[in-house]
Amino acid sequence: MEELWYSPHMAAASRAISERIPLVDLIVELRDARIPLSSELEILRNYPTSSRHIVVLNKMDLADRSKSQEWMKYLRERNFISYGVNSHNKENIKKFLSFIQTQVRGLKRTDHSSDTATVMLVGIPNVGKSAVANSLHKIGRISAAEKGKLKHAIVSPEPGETRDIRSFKIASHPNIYVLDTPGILPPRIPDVDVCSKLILTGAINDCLIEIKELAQYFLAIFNCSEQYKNWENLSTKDNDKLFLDCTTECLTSSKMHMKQRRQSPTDHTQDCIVRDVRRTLFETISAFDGNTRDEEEMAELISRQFSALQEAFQVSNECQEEANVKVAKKLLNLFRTGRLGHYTLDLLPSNIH
Ligand SMILES: Nc1nc2c(ncn2[C@@H]2O[C@H](COP(=O)(O)OP(=O)(O)OP(=O)(O)O)[C@@H](O)[C@H]2O)c(=O)[nH]1
Repeated sequence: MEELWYSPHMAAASRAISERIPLVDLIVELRDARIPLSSELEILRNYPTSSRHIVVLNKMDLADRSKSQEWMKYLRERNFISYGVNSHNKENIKKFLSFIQTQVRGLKRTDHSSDTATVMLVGIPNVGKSAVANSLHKIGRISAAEKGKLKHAIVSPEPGETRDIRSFKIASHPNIYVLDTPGILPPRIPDVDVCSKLILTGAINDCLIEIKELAQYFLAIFNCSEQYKNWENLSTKDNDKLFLDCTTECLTSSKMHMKQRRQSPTDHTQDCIVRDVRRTLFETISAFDGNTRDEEEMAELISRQFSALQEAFQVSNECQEEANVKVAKKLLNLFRTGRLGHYTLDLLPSNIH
């Protein structure tokens, strides 16, 4: 694919970030833990490894835990300082903040230039730079017991939300400021597979391709993974029992919900739908006796899954094309929020044949 995402704004941001790279104390390159290689920042690819450059895998909660460990090991073996984080987890961020402080103190021991350090967060769109900046700022201010208004970077599931470089204070003694920057991508991504992964994980806006194709791409990955085996307990031949179980669970949950006023009224219906979707995926794969390595047979399985998922998502039957789009959107939403399991989509280079 070419240039569809590369706006003049992204070009300007790329230049501004490149100009600042030599000026900041620490460069924290955020990557998506689900795609540790495909989310590499191109402008840093040929940058010599140094103690000023840290590769951070964010969204660890969405990735396969053991594969993330392998990726971190792989990066360390290539002399990168690497770190894994889930920016929504306070404890994770606390540890990450003290890790940054240690790195900064290490740098300041050799370079006595000033008592203030600047850490620049860089990365492709939607990897969580603003979420990390906000969390570090919040935790840093609390532990320093500093007064004053908290600043807030806009966090959004849509890529390209951050438009300017902004600074957030995250620590005192020494003072550390973190720079949140706009997400950047190269103008061309020749590898179609990399491009598909970037769209699937949300770095590139999915309106640039057919949403149904993207969901099919996800299903192909899912069908080759072992994830469905975790949902065996959801399957039962006695569908009435399952229906009753689910309905009872929904009713019980609804009663509990009455007591929990802060919870969204749709949460429990959502839980039942997620459960139905998992069961449907388990049953469609289990009932499939074809070969998932054969393209046509895989396409046949995916087509069956689309029909079965329409029911699981409770999508009405009016227009088939519209129904497919709705199913695709709902399925991708579940994948992106981690409710269909944990995936690391990039293979370690040693596993690529
Ligand atoms: N599950 C999970 N979601 C995360 C994590 N960090 C960020 N997100 C979500 O990812 C989406 C993108 O986060 P942002 O902080 O806006 O990403 P960004 O890199 O600043 O995005 P751009 O402005 O496009 O450069 C939001 O929906 C966040 O809530 C994480 O560690 N785990």
